[in-house]
Amino acid sequence: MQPEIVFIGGGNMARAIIGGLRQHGRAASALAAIEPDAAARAALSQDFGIRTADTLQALGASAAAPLAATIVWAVKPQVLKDAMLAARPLLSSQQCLHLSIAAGVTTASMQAWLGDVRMVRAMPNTPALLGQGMTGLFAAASASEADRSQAQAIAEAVGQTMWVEQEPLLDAVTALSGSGPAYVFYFLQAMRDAGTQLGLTPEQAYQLAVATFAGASALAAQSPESPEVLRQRVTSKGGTTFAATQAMDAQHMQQHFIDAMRASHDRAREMARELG
Ligand SMILES: NC(=O)C1=CN([C@@H]2O[C@H](COP(=O)(O)OP(=O)(O)OC[C@H]3O[C@@H](n4cnc5c(N)ncnc54)[C@H](O)[C@@H]3O)[C@@H](O)[C@H]2O)C=CC1
Ligand SMILES: O=C(O)[C@@H]1CCC=N1
Repeated sequence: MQPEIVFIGGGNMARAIIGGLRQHGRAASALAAIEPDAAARAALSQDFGIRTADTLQALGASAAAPLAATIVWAVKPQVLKDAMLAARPLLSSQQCLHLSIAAGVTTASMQAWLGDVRMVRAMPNTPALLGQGMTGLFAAASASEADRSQAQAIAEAVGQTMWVEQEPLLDAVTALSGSGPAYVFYFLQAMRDAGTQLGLTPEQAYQLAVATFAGASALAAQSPESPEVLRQRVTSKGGTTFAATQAMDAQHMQQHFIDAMRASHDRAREMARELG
């Protein structure tokens, strides 16, 4: 039977999405993955029961027949061009939706490599592993309404979705929610290390930091109020929180944070130029 969705690349993000689709009731026979690494292939088959192969040819791809309704490109941006150029003769254009999760690489570049295919780009993040991801989506002009629905259904299997209508905004999504989990982990590291310097064990400090992030995020998600107001509720005049935020302001931490996110955004643009 022909699979509905073929993943090209079976690494971290592909595993998260495949896991989400399986949990949402998508049959194992509806999914397949191309993955050159034998251990990663075995893990995909064992964990999700899906068909895997090391090449498109081994999965039965040929120019004569469409391979699947949707191809999900889940390889690193640096190998995307070679993978697409190699696949082009085997994938009859216009017959399937191409969904790329690669950072930076534009639909124009990918259409130069694959032909004038129907294309959607997605930018997920690693909380997708728990079904708590946030995925930004952009549809090229070539994509139909049905393609948008299909891309959204795939992304919704691992969390929330947000469409942007201008492709460059996907680089902003990448800088915010795509790379964002790493910023949270960076903060957690700093809170753990600070707590340890203040006399707690690293384990105690880390537990307090993780619980605080989870609780504050849940509060922000539920509350109609702005983060500014939520912050005021924690901050007693002349108290401890004020001492901390004043020290952060003195170091211009918000501006440093904005600069850091701009660096992520600019790197996505640079990758598009380097790899396009
Ligand atoms: N890790 C993250 O937080 C996020 C990653 N992304 C994007 O997702 C994509 C995949 O990232 P990860 O899953 O983290 O990387 P990964 O390295 O875990 O997975 C990539 C997989 O592709 C396989 N591969 C290499 N060449 C191949 C080829 N020619 N054909 C088929 N498979 C091939 C590799 O063996 C590897 O298993 C990247 O383009 C990245 O920009 C997007 C959002 C978040
Ligand atoms: O670091 C990266 O390039 C990828 C894209 C967003 C998260 N990880």
